[in-house]
Amino acid sequence: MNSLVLLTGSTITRTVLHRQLEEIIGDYVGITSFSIEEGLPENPLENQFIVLSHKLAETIPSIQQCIGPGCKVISGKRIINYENIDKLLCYPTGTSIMFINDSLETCMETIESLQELGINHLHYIPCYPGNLQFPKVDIAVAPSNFHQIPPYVKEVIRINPRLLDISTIIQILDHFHLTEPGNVVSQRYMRKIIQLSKRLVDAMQKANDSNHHLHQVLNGVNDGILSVNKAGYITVFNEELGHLLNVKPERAIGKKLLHVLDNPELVAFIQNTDKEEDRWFSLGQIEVVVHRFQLDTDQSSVATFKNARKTIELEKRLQLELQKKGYIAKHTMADIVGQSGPLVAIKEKTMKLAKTELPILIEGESGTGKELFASAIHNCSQRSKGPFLAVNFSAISEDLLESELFGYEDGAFTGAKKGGKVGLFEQANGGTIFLDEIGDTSLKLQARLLRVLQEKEIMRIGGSKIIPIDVRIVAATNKDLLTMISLGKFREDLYHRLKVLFLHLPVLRERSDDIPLLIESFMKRSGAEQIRIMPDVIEQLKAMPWYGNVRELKNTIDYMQAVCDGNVIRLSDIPNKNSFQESLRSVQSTPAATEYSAPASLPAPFTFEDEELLSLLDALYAIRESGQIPNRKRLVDLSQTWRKPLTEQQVRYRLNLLEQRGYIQKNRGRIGTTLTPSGVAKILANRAKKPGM
Ligand SMILES: Nc1ncnc2c1ncn2[C@@H]1O[C@H](COP(=O)(O)OP(=O)(O)OP(=O)(O)O)[C@@H](O)[C@H]1O
Repeated sequence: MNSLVLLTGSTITRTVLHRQLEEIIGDYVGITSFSIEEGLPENPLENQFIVLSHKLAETIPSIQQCIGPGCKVISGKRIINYENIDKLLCYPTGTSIMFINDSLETCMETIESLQELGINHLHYIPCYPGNLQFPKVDIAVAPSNFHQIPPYVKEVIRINPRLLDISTIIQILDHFHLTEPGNVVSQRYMRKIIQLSKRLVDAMQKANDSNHHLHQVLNGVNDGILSVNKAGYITVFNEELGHLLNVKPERAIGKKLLHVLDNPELVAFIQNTDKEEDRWFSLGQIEVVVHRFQLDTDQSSVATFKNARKTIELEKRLQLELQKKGYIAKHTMADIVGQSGPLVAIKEKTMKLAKTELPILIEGESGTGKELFASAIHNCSQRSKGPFLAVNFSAISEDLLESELFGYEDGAFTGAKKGGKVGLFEQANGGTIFLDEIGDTSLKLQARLLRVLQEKEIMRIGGSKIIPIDVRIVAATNKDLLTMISLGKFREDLYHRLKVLFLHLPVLRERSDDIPLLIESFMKRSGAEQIRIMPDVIEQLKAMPWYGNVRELKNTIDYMQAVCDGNVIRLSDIPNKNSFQESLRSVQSTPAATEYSAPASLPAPFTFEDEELLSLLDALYAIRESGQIPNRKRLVDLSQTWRKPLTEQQVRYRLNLLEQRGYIQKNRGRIGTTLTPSGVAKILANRAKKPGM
C-alpha cells in the first residue's frame, strides 16, 4: 500500500493535518505522522514520501536528520482553517482584534489570508511569543492550544492550525496518481473545500443581510442620522438626512463632512468631542434640532437631526393624546398660591427635587396640596412631556388596584378582559406616577411596589415576561408612616425607597398670611370676581384652624359665593361651625391616631341643609342606577323639580361636602363621582324611611 509520512512541529498541527489527510486519502494511502513536540523517529526514514507541515521545517536540524536516502519530500503550503473564522464577519467595521499566533510571520500570513478572503474590515493587532504585549481589546483570535489570554478579553475565537492548501494536496494526489478525472479522492477533497467555502459565503450573506436590515432601519427612521469617523469622513448618512439637507446619501457617504455641509458652525458642532449636546440650527427654510454625541468605541461622532416644526407638532399631538386619556398634570409651580415663609421655602425645595429622577414622598395633612405639588413636580421635571398618572390607593379596592397598576395577561383571572390589559405603570412609561394615599396599601401590594422601586420592572398578573419601566414615582400620604411601621402596617424598606427625597407640606393654620391670596385666587378661578368679600370675613377666616387645610378653605369660599346676597360676602355667610372639619386629635383616639387630621372618609352627621344633601346623594344614586355617569350638569337638571333648585356652583359645593363626609368619591376621567358604601347605606336607610323619594 502507498504510504506517507507527515512531520510537524507541534502536536496540534500534527493532529489537524493528519486528520485532513486521512479524510482525503486515508482509504488509499497509509499515513504516519510525527511531531517535534512528541518526538521524531529515532532512525532516519528511507524511501518515504514525506510531507513537511511548513517550508521552514526543512531548515530544522532534527527534521533534517529524519530524512534518510531515497525519500521524496514536499513542504506543505498552508491555508487558514475556515472553522470559526466566519464569526469574525459579525463584528462591525474597524473593530480591534488581538490576533495571537506562534510567530510574527504566522500572524501576518494568517492575517493576510483573512484579508484575501474578504474579512478585511477589522483591525488586527498581531501578538506572538516574544511580543506578547496584549492590547486592551475585547476580542481575541487565538490558536486552540494557547491559554494565556488576558482575563479582560470578553470573547476568544479559537482557530485550529491552518490546513494544507489545495496546491499541496494536488502535489500529494499527483504523487499517488490520484488526480485522474472522476477520481473519488479529488472529488472528496473538492466537496470538503466547497463545504467550507459555502459556510463562509453563508456567513457573509448573513452579514450582508444584517447590514441590509440595518440600512433599512436607518432609512425608515424619521430623524436624520449622520456619523462621521475620527478622520472626518462620513460613514452614515440616512435618507431622511438627505431630505433635510437636500443631498443624496450616496453623494455624501465616504466624503469629508466639511465638503458636504456648507455650514461651518454645524460642522464644528458635530465634530466637537465635548459632552453630548443639543443645538438649534436653521438650514435654509428648515429649522432643525441637532443632538450630538461620540461613540466610545471608535471616537466617531454621531448626530441626529430633528425637524423642529414636525417635532413640535408631534409633541402637541402627544400632549393631546395624553390629555384625552386624562394623563396630564394639570398644575404647575405657578398654581401653588402663597407667599408665606413656609410656602416659599417648600416651593424652592420642590423645584430642586423635581429636577432629579429620584422618588419623592410628600407628607402633609389632608387638603394641604399634595396632589397639586405632585403635579407641579412632574411639570417642572425632565419628564414633563411624558404622561402623569395619579392613582388613589384609598379609592380603589385592593384587587382592582393590583390589576390597574400592573395590568394582566389574557385569561389571567375570571372576568379578565380579553387580550389582557396594560397596567398604569406601563402607561406611565417615560413620565411620572403619583401614588396618592400610599399609607392605605396592603402589605401584599407594598411588597409588589417595593419590587418596582428596586428593579424598575414589572410583571403583569398572570404573565411571565419582565417588562422594564421608566417611571418616576411620587407618593403621598396624610398618615404618619413611621407609626404605621412600628405597628407593622407599613414596610420599612418600602418607606425608605419612597422617601429618598422628602417634602413635608405646611398646614394652612401655620401660614394664615396666605389666606387672602388663596381666597383671591379661588374667586378668580371660579369666575366670581364681581363678588366682594368684606375685610372682617377675611380676618375671621384667617383666625380659623382649617384642619381640612386649603381644600376646606376652597370649599368654604365656594359655599359663601353660592349663598351670599348682592355679590357681597359677609360674616353671616360663613358656614355653621359644625360644617368645619375638626382636629382629629380632639375627636379620635385609636387606631387612626396615625393620621394628622380627620380623614375625609369619616361619615359625620349632617349638620347643614340635610334635606338638600340627601336629595343630591339620592339623585347621584339614581343617575348611577340608570347606567349614566353623574356630572354636575345632570344633577343641576334633576334639581330643577326640587323645592329649591340648585345652581352648578351649589351642586359643586354640596358634592365637596358629601365627599368630606365620606359619602361619595370624586374620581378623575370617565368614572365620575361614585358612592361609597356609607353613601349607599345612607340612601337606602333614607329611602326606607321615605319610600316615596
Ligand atoms: N398652595 C395652594 N395654592 C392653590 N391651591 C391649593 C394650594 N394647596 C392646595 N390647593 C388646592 O386645594 C385643594 C386640595 O389640594 P390637594 O387635592 O392637592 O390636597 P391633598 O393634600 O392631596 O389632599 P388629600 O390628602 O385629601 O388627598 C385643591 O383644589 C388644590 O388645588
